[in-house]
Formats: sequence, structure tokens, C-alpha cells
Amino acid sequence: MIEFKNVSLTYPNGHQGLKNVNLKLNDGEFVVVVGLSGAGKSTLIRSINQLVKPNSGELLIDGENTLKYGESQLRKLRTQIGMIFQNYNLVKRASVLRNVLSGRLGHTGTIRSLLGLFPREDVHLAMESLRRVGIEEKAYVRSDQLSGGQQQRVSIARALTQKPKIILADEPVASLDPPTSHIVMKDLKRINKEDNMTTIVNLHFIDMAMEYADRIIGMRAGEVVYDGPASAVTEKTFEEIYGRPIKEDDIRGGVEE
Ligand SMILES: Nc1ncnc2c1ncn2[C@@H]1O[C@H](COP(=O)(O)OP(=O)(O)OP(=O)(O)O)[C@@H](O)[C@H]1O
Repeated sequence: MIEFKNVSLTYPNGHQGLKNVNLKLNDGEFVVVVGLSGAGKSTLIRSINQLVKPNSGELLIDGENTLKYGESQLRKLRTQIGMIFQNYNLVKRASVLRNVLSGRLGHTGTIRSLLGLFPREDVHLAMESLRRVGIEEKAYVRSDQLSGGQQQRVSIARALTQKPKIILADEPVASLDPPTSHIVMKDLKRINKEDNMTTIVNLHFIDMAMEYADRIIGMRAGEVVYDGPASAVTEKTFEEIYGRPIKEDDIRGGVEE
């Protein structure tokens, strides 16, 4: 379980990114965080693996306050948390397989991995991860030869190869077209169900949030202003979270091909 207790975060320029956040995220939940641009969605997600570090409160993972962790504990924590970014964060000139194998970096010694000497089990695991997102035939292709949706699936395979306990996805479909967005969200949801993987996703499309989330957390100006099951959410809930009427841009639309 991930638990935020009175967590606040102030950026060096004085901007308050999180204001007294209290949340409990249960194992195996598929949580979607929504809110306008600048609401603090990324700050919330990134504080879980401390890409940004809260200044006060406690952030417990499986009962341990991770904000007290030193360097080596933090490194270990990060091997247990897979991260998916809007822009995929792949090494473009490297092969798909090499990118997926980099998910083992925290587990394999640095020298071995720099030399590309990954154990055979790691290569099996990487290929299996690619199979799970349906692109194993791309293993030896250079990453920048792939479409955006395929690159995002490579990044999901890389996260899976880490064998994480938690997946964080920060606007994973913001750069994709509607049909591809649904493919990627379905991959994340399938992995969540099959592996009971705690998954926390930032999205700004309300239709996608309603379609895929078990639970929706709404943020505004660094505060959690809504927390409830996706089944209870209506357009009015979003209008309250956003503090304005819903617009066409808030809807992704499209269906899986
Ligand atoms: N490194 C930083 N230094 C100062 N302010 C920051 C920093 N990172 C984010 N912020 C500010 O904190 C607030 C929350 O940002 P955050 O990226 O978490 O929002 P978001 O809801 O994820 O928005 P978006 O959808 O645009 O990514 C914003 O006002 C942003 O400008």
C-alpha cells in the first residue's frame, strides 16, 4: 500500500506543488489522477519514486516512510517502481530489446550491463515483456523506427522487465492518436489485472479516465479535491474538479481498431 500522510511539496521557486495530501492507494488498484494542466498530477506521481521530493509529511510504501530513505534504499525502491513517460524516454538509436533490457539495470551490475552482458534469464524476461504488449517481432529494430504507440509499448515492456510492484504512468497517451491511446491503456489495464499491479496513471481526458480507472483522484492547485470510484463519477464531478465546464479538448474519443 502507498500512503500519503499530510504530504506537502514546495518547489525551490516557492511554488507549492502539493498541499497537505492524504491518500491511501491499495495494492492492485488502477488509479487515474485527473486535473487541469498545472494541478499537480505529475508532482503527485513523481513524489512516489522521489523524482521530486516532498518537504513535509510521510509517504509510506508498505508501511515504511520512504521520505527518510538514504541513497541506497532509494535506489532499491526505484527498482520496484516502473515509470512510463509521455515522451517514452527510450534510447532512440538502440534496439528495442536493448531498451527493454535496460529495465534490468538496477538488478544487473553496472559493468556487465554497460558491456551488454545481460544474463540469459533477463533476455527471456525482456522478450516475454515484449510479447505481453504484442511487439516481440520488433525486438531487433532500432527504437526510432517505431511508431509512437509502439515506442510507448516498448517503454511498458521496459517497466515490466524491472519486475516492479508499482507502475507510474505520467500522461502515457498524451502524444498518441485516439485509437493508439486505447491500445496503450488496454495494455496497462491488462497488466494491472493479470499481475495485480498497482497502477497510477495521470490523464487529462475524462472519457479515458472513466473507461479505465477503478478509482479517480481529482487534483486542483496541489490539493486532492476528489477521490472516489470511477463508477460514481459524472461529467459534473469533472466540472467540479476542473472548476469550469467540460470542453471538447477534455475528451479523447476514438475506439480501439
Ligand atoms: N521544477 C519546478 N519548479 C517550479 N514549479 C514547478 C516545477 N515543476 C512543476 N512546477 C509547478 O507546479 C505545478 C504543478 O505541476 P505539475 O507538473 O505537477 O502539474 P500537472 O497537473 O501534472 O500538469 P500538466 O498536465 O501540465 O503536466 C504547476 O504550477 C507547475 O508550474
